[in-house]
Amino acid sequence: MSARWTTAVLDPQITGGLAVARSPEGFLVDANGALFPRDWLKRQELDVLCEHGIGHFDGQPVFLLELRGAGEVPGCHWQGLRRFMLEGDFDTYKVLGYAAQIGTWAREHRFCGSCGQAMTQIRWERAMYCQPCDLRSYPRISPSMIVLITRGDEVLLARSPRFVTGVYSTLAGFAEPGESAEDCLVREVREEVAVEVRNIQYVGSQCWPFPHSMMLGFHAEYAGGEIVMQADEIEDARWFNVHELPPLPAGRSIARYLIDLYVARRLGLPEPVLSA
Ligand SMILES: NC(=O)C1=CN([C@@H]2O[C@H](COP(=O)(O)OP(=O)(O)OC[C@H]3O[C@@H](n4cnc5c(N)ncnc54)[C@H](O)[C@@H]3O)[C@@H](O)[C@H]2O)C=CC1
Ligand SMILES: [Mg+2]
Ligand SMILES: [Zn+2]
Repeated sequence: MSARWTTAVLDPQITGGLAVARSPEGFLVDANGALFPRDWLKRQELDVLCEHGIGHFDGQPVFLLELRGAGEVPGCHWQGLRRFMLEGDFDTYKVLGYAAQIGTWAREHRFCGSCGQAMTQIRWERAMYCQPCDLRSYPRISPSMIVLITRGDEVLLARSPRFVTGVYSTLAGFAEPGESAEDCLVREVREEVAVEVRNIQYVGSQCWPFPHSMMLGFHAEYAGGEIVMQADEIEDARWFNVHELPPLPAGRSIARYLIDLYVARRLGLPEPVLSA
């Protein structure tokens, strides 16, 4: 959470405040950014699927208009969340990251997963409700482990075929039912590079709204094994000396933080701060 932004469940019946509009093409933006006066935004001809009150920005209530499609609004364009993460100011990114997660959940929970009937929005908590089943569906959060494996002055970094050309990162993967965070980490490391780790140290966490991950970040020491790369998932994996690192992930990612933190500790430099 940032100092300017706090989440809250707000009743869409109240008037005024600010609003963001989200479509499958991203968020609506103009020269002033992605937060609009809500009354103005609601006068535009947007194809609104649902509306959720999501929190307060600088004390003002903020609402999300989740849209069926991206329409034309004069003087505005649509911009994806990733670009806000890479380039935008962090406070705005936090608002939009939260809005994106609520929007994804609202879009995907319009009908009851048990009986298939339409669900209704609860006003006092962030949940969709099916009355016949007495079932509540809350926003989905997917815990994911992310780990920097270290061996003295060396760190193990890998490339997925999805990465930007040249970039190497830490290993990551989603928790499965039945696993502890440590179980998941050990399994993912075995699956992706076939090495063993020891001395697993929790470092910190980060919300990663692409689309709903909760990243739990660790450092772990190499304990044995030769690198064997997982087909399809890992395009290349190797040890890099902390003095000769390849292009690394985006500055705000926890992947980057895990690397920068280890390098700083190894070289006796000031420790970086995690954007969270
Ligand atoms: N913030 C950061 O610094 C970083 C974040 N990440 C995020 O970590 C997450 C996991 O990383 P990956 O290596 O892609 O995961 P992964 O190694 O588990 O592989 C992805 C596969 O997991 C399965 N999957 C997809 N969604 C799932 C879910 N909700 N629960 C369980 N399994 C699921 C699918 O088969 C998918 O192909 C992703 O959301 C990724 O964006 C990854 C690296 C850096
Ligand atoms: Mg992975
Ligand atoms: Zn139901």
